[in-house]
Amino acid sequence: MTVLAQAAEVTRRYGNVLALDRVSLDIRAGELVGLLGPNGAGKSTLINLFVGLRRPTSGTVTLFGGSPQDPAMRRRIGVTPQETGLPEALRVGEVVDFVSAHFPEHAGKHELLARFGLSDLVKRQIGGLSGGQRRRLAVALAFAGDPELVFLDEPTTGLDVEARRSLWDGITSFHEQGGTVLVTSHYIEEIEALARRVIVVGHGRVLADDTMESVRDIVGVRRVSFTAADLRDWDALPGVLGAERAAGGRVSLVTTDPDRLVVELVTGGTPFSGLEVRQTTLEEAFLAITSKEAAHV
Ligand SMILES: Nc1ncnc2c1ncn2[C@@H]1O[C@H](COP(=O)(O)OP(=O)(O)OP(=O)(O)O)[C@@H](O)[C@H]1O
Repeated sequence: MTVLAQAAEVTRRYGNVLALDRVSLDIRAGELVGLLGPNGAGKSTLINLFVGLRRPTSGTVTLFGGSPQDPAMRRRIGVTPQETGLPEALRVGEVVDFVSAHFPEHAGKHELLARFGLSDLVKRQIGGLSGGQRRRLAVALAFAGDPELVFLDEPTTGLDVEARRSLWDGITSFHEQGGTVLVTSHYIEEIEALARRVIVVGHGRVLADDTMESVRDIVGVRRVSFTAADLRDWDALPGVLGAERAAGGRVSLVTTDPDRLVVELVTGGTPFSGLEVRQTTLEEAFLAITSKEAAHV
């Protein structure tokens, strides 16, 4: 399949902040890719590199095989950044015309507005839109230039459930007609509703790049913590993916099978106290997995 956008060993620093750390990934024609990660993971930085707003500190980024700084390549993409400032005095229809005028091909204005549930607002001034309506318009504008590839940075922020669904429908219909999308989110539910391929980022690194099903399995892990003076062979316990030992003998094991793990702890006769089982955050789950080799218990 044709690669539309590619990051190869990309590092991006802001002063001494390492926002991206040797990230490599391809976005292929026809994919709807979810980029999932917590605040500060590097999602927006990656989008900014792909759309040519920033350059990598090292490594290479290509767009349609060329440079993301090349206007000829940028005309083939659409973008909704995390925040947009639209002119308050312009009407919705005028903003769509204005943005469309920058591109050789246009999506039909009325079809575009209908796709994002904005048809009734075509004559409304931006200043008179609600926050959710503004956000939907900002997302619709990414599609105004009939793009091949669209980057959406947290498109549903601030939307209620119904508006979110209608936005997902708009994105999905573009994808079903052959369009390619990279969409970021903090929420696995959002990515799950949209994407089959999920890239999980944390601390500037790609922690997983897999199908939604595989990522879901990993997210099902639990953290089992307890205090034990002596625990050997922790990695032979059921489903253990990673482990940490804190001061005071507190042990935390990340496992896919907390029930069996606890049973084995008890039947194995290791003295322990202060047992706690809880859900992990997505980032914790992936960091535990990636740091398994480095774990010392
Ligand atoms: N212009 C900048 N100057 C300095 N540091 C920056 C700048 N832009 C981003 N960073 C830092 O780079 C890291 C990655 O930020 P980025 O915005 O890419 O993350 P993100 O995953 O998009 O986060 P969020 O979900 O909060 O939008 C963070 O530590 C952030 O503070």
